[in-house]
Amino acid sequence: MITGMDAHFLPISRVRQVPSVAVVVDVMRAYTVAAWAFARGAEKIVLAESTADALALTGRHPGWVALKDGPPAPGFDLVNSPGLLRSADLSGRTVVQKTTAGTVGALAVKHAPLVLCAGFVVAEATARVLRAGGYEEVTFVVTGEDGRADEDLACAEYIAHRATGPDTTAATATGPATETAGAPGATTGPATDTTTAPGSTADRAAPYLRRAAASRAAVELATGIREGAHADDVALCLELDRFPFAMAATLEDGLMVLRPHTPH
Ligand SMILES: O=C(O)[C@H](CS(=O)(=O)O)OP(=O)(O)O
Ligand SMILES: [Mg+2]
Repeated sequence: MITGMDAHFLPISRVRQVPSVAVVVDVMRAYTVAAWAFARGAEKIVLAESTADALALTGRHPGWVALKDGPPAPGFDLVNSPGLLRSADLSGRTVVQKTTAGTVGALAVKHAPLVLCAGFVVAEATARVLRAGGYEEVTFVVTGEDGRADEDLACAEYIAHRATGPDTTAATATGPATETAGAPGATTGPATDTTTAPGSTADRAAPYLRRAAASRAAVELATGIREGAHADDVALCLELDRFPFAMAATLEDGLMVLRPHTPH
């Protein structure tokens, strides 16, 4: 347990120094989508600087798969929707992802020694990495709406809360959950006990999830204002600890590459 963790919550626009540890939070939807991509077999995700860069990368690597937010677009194979992605077979594939907020947030801290990307679906696994590292200072990059997106702020605060509390999970994280091809929604199960008994993980998470469910992003996704969406997107973004792995991004040959990550 880290009792003295100093947590900073910053919008992307206020990231001016290189943090020692960064947790980049995008619940709706970039890092929920990224977690689903790994669950569907993706080997790695390259976080692209722009749509032009994403298309240039897939042009140079014909086997790579391009994904962006918004409506379906020429040259892009996937949209930024967990509901649409959960039935894709991405076995062994490299995904190039470009979104409005999430990928931009990770690129803003690309020189940090440790960059974790997170949403509620990997909250406990992310907190576990922070607990295991015993970090004294952690910068949470709240990506949406210049730091005001309540789904992202709530998730960041929840992960910080979990990181400084006891590890109450029974699960052993051994790597990405594998979705059964052709059976969307069937996974190896949540990483934590999410029963609603008083004091349980779900009980503690409930106020944070309620804030996220009432956020502007949730409302816009539910009412069809945001394009490239599936009716299940909000519910999928609010699934606590759906996956047992965290996600870490590192610079590889000048590219910011996201991979599943578990603490040792
Ligand atoms: O796809 C999303 O939900 C958003 C884009 S927008 O806010 O709907 O225009 O991107 P993200 O970077 O995942 O927040
Ligand atoms: Mg977002």
